[in-house]
Amino acid sequence: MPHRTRIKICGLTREADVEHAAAAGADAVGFVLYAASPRAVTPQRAGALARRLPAFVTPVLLFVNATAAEVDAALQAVPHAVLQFHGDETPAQCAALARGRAWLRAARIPLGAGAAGFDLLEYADRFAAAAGLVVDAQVPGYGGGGHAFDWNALPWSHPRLRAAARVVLSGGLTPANVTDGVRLVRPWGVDVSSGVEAAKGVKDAALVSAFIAAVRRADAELANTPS
Ligand SMILES: O=C(O)c1ccccc1NCC(=O)[C@H](O)[C@H](O)COP(=O)(O)O
Repeated sequence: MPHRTRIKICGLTREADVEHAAAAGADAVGFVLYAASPRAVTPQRAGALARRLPAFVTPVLLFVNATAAEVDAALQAVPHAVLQFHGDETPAQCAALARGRAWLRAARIPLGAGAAGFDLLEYADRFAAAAGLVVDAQVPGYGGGGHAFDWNALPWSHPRLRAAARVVLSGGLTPANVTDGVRLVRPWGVDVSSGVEAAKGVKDAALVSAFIAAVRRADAELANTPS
């Protein structure tokens, strides 16, 4: 069966953006529960936004070094969410905070040629309990910086990575580059924030639609290409 790349639109703060992302075909939308982010929402806002989602579109709650009380408060507001840990959490901390729920782990890849030798295989082994590995750029403020890392520096087709992790390509994706990213990496999913924004936390409906269409074009192309 041809692969259908999952699409997550991250950093939403407005009801209209949630509704448009879902209508345009996003599989998941992300809410940033990190007070230092320009896209931060409170648990109550995350709950109100998540209630605009139709069934089968997944809300993702994104945390940076949150406490158990903070994660629990967000989960009370959005009980059916998947969690995304984007800070310095260890595998044990992620598992403890998630308490049986599915969670994604961000791997923050240094910018610059060669990705500073980041060992993604070792990272994927270490976070083998994650439901997916959001492979993102290392930027100040932990994420959402709109910068792409050196895609060519990482061993995407290595059997150990394929076996250990569901890769979610992230960091600086746009409607213009995501087709190339999907072609090269063949990720399980893609995750975008800055590249579909009019301003931080304000999504541009046309860019969101263009991004989703570009991913689907890549999927259609790969369906006709031997792997
Ligand atoms: O969006 C933020 O402000 C943010 C803050 C702290 C940690 C993560 C954050 N966002 C994560 C994402 O939106 C995505 O998972 C990813 O970083 C892609 O961002 P972008 O490069 O802007 O597309």
